[in-house]
This record gives sequence, structure tokens and C-alpha cells, in this order.
Amino acid sequence: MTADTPVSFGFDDAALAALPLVYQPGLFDGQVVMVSGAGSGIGKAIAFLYARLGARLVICGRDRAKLDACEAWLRRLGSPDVLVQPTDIRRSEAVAQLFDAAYQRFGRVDVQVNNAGGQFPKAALDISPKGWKAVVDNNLNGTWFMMHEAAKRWRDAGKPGSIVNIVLTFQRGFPGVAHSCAARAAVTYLSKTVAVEWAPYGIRVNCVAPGVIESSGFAHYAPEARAKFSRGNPMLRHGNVQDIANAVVYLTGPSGDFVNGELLNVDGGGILWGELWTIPKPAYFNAGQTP
Ligand SMILES: CCCCCCC/C=C/C(=O)SCCNC(=O)CCNC(=O)[C@H](O)C(C)(C)COP(=O)(O)OP(=O)(O)OC[C@H]1O[C@@H](n2cnc3c(N)ncnc32)[C@H](O)[C@@H]1OP(=O)(O)O
Ligand SMILES: NC(=O)C1=CN([C@@H]2O[C@H](COP(=O)(O)OP(=O)(O)OC[C@H]3O[C@@H](n4cnc5c(N)ncnc54)[C@H](OP(=O)(O)O)[C@@H]3O)[C@@H](O)[C@H]2O)C=CC1
Repeated sequence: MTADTPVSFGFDDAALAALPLVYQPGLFDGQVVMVSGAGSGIGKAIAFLYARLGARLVICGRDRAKLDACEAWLRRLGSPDVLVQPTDIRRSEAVAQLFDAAYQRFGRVDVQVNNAGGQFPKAALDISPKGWKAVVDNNLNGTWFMMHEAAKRWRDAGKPGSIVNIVLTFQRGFPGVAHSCAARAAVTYLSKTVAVEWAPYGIRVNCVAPGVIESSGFAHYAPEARAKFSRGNPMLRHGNVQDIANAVVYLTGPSGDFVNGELLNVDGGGILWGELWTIPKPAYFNAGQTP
């Protein structure tokens, strides 16, 4: 491999589509599932799994080409119908249009998975005000606009619903991604708050925190950082996108009926042991150590 060789991470589409199922086919027959960021990585894996379980899908992201490619697979995998609606989740009016289109097409949404998001690695001291705002806007405000719209429609229709927000393992802090750590902690406690406020409407709200999951998202990190990602948990390996998809389905299927306001870490134990640097590790932390 040369320095110019494009690198891809995680399963290709055909491999993803053929992974063994741990849930019963038909589990989501008749249901409509909305997945943001479904054009790549974890979001695509989540959409594939729901399609294989019989759900109709509403998929969004900003890049139509990626969404169209995903749609073709979803239909092939057995989803009876798919709505593709390019949407920037940071724009509340675009989010409202997404829901208008979904209700017009299907008359319902049963499950919402807020997976869209991301950040860039940078030492906290070097994050510009614009960069800070971009990450908080994407991960906190965008997720809120999506949840808020979903819940309003469920309340007004007198229908139950289930939300899962994809965050990250923020519990020990996260050097190199302070902006995202702050936004994801906020989403988690927002979720716990509305899990109580919205329980009277039959709405459950949970979060899944991925640890290091080998996906297209890896491309945003330097090779030197990536090389050490597997040291970030006691299992000494990466997780895969299906680990996250299975966790999301667990929470939104009958298996999760009595789970509400929870944060499920899918990180190989990374919040207990291991260190994860998305930026170069300061020499300070090696001082006094034997090699
Ligand atoms: C954190 C967990 C680490 C565990 C191990 C790693 C495993 C992977 C974890 C993942 O989360 S994978 C998912 C990764 N995917 C993404 O992060 C994709 C999404 N990211 C983005 O879209 C951007 O990073 C964004 C900033 C969140 C959104 O960008 P937006 O389109 O709003 O902004 P821009 O116009 O591009 O930039 C605005 C502003 O932000 C600053 N900035 C953006 N990118 C960078 C960068 N790469 N480096 C430094 N600064 C950046 C910058 O100030 C931009 O303003 P300008 O300077 O361009 O005017
Ligand atoms: N992989 C990992 O190890 C970890 C991932 N995560 C989180 O999991 C989620 C998925 O990441 P992953 O699949 O790995 O990485 P990707 O970069 O492949 O996925 C990010 C997705 O979010 C979408 N997205 C980003 N911003 C917006 C926006 N404003 N509006 C709509 N869609 C948007 C992108 O779609 P498009 O390009 O079409 O806009 C893309 O499909 C992210 O929230 C990520 O931070 C958390 C911890 C670890």
C-alpha cells in the first residue's frame, strides 16, 4: 500500500448486509424508523439492520448521493418502502420538513435514531469559537431539533414512540474532542430529563455511547492516533458498526420496553480502562515511566 492508496474502514456494503442476525426477521414489520446520518458508517449499519427486520425507513443526512446508495440496499434487504430526504439537522425548518414528508408518506414514525454528528480532533486551547459552535450546533442543537419534532408529533397524535441518541463515551472526559464531549454529555442529560417529562406520552428516550467503532468516521483521525485506538479498552480491539446497530435495536424493540433514560456504553469496557488520544499525547504523560 502506498501513501496515496485510499483507505476504507469497517465492512463494505455487501459484508454488512450479510452479517448474521441476532433478532427475529419481521420484528419491525409495519413500523417506520427514522435514522439520521444513514449514508455512512454506524447510521448505515443501523438502517440496514432495521430493513432486514422489516421496517420502513426514513433516512437523512446532508449528502444525497450517499443516501441514494443506501436506499438501494435497504430495498434489496427487504424494507417495504424508503423515504430519502436530505436534511441538515442543524436547520430546524429542514427538520420540520423531514417530518412533514415522513408523515405524508407513511402517516407515522415509530422509532427515531439520532446518529448524525461528529467533530474534529483539536486540543481544547486551539478550538476556535467558530469550530466550537459548529460542533455544539451539530451534536446538541441538531439532535434536539430532531427529538423535539418527533415528540411533538407523537404527543399531538396520541401515539407512543422511542428515541435513541448516539453519543460518545464522555464519562472520563475526552482529550482532543472537548467540544463534542460537552455536547454529548448535554445530549445524555437532556435525554434523561425528557425521558421523565415525556413518559406520560408513552415516549422512551435512551442513549448509546459507542467506544472505538471501526467505521468511515475513522478517516477524520490521523494514522498515528488510529494506530493506538485499540489500546483504548481492555479488550484491546475496535468494535464494529453492527455492535452499535444491535444495541439500538435492543433498546427500541420489545426487549427495551422497560428501559428509559438509560445510557448504554458499547465500548468494550473503555470507560473503565484504557486511554484514547485523538490528538498527539503530550510528553508530560510519559514522564517518569519506564518504556
Ligand atoms: C471522539 C471519539 C473518538 C473515538 C475514536 C475515534 C473514532 C471515531 C469517532 C467519531 O466520532 S467518528 C465520526 C466522525 N465523523 C465526523 O466527525 C464527521 C462530521 N464532522 C463534521 O461534519 C465536522 O467536523 C463538523 C465541524 C462537526 C461540522 O462541520 P461544518 O460543516 O459545520 O463546519 P465547517 O464549515 O466544515 O467548519 C466550521 C468550523 O469548524 C472548524 N473545523 C471544522 N473542521 C475542522 C478540522 N478538521 N480541523 C480544525 N477545525 C475544523 C473550523 O473552525 C471551521 O471554520 P473555518 O475555519 O473553516 O472557517
Ligand atoms: N466511529 C466511532 O468510533 C464513534 C462514533 N461516534 C458517533 O457515531 C455517529 C456516527 O459516526 P460514524 O458512522 O462513525 O461516522 P461518519 O462520519 O461516517 O458518520 C457521520 C454521519 O453524520 C451525518 N451528519 C453529520 N452532520 C450532519 C448534519 N448536520 N445533518 C445531517 N447529517 C449529518 C453524516 O452525513 P452526511 O455526510 O451525509 O452529512 C454522516 O453520515 C456520530 O455521531 C459519531 O460522532 C461516537 C463515538 C465513536
